Amino acid sequence: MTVLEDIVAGVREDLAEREAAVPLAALKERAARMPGARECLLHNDEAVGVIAEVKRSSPSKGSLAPIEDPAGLAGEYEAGGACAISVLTERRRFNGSLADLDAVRSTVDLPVLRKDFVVTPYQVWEARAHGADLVLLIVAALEQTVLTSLVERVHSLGMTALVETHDADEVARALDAGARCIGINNRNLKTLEVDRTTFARLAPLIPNGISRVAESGVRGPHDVMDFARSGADAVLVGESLVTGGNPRSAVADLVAAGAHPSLRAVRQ
Ligand SMILES: O=C(O)c1ccccc1NCC(=O)[C@H](O)[C@H](O)COP(=O)(O)O
Repeated sequence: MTVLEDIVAGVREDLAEREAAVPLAALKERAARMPGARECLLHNDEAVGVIAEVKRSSPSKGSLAPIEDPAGLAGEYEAGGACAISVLTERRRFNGSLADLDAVRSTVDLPVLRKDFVVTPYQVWEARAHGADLVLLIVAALEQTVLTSLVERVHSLGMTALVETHDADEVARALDAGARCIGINNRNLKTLEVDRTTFARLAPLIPNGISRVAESGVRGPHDVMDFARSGADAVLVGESLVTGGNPRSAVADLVAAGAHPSLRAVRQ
């Protein structure tokens, strides 16, 4: 079993418990009471956006940071100029929860991404019911018909699907599924190795008009500039922000790199 398959098996077990406790009808009622999802246009001619992640632990690194106050951390990210907040809600390997999503949603005014291993429509309704504006869908974890129907479900609820890929075939599948926003994960979810050249190799396969997000392995401003030169509209950053000591200034440094004047010629 690969790491990804193992994570998804655990997610399905946890999901069965939540489905028993909270029927879909109740989730739909909660979603109907939520303010509508914020529009999330990641493309900006002027600058590369920084999606800052609330990430306590990971399969590749184990425990990263205790993050006792996820809302406070998200507030620091917002003050630093992040364009969106990513909240890992998976429990077993990332130590996240829907309560983290609630806390962040009630604090920041930015779009919020539910970052999890979404394999059923129930989880998409959960994301909306807990205030998410974006939902991660990982191509490698989904059959094509399921991927397509989940992308449609996310968009029909007014949210944006961030469809994650790691090779050329997955980019083609994301496009076929109707993705408007495609993530290229530099981390191989089978081996957990990070290869920062992945983004530059795959980004040209994504047509203009569809947002390109470079995921994983951003260590600092130089990586943001490298991904920007390869066509990134946004970068998704977790580990270096939660382990660095000053999340607000770390985000601000990445945002400044993404807005560097030397990148304008590349972006327009
Ligand atoms: O981070 C992991 O080890 C991991 C392992 C298996 C599946 C997903 C994983 N991470 C999710 C992510 O995509 C990252 O949290 C995100 O891209 C930020 O990456 P980083 O800045 O390298 O923490």
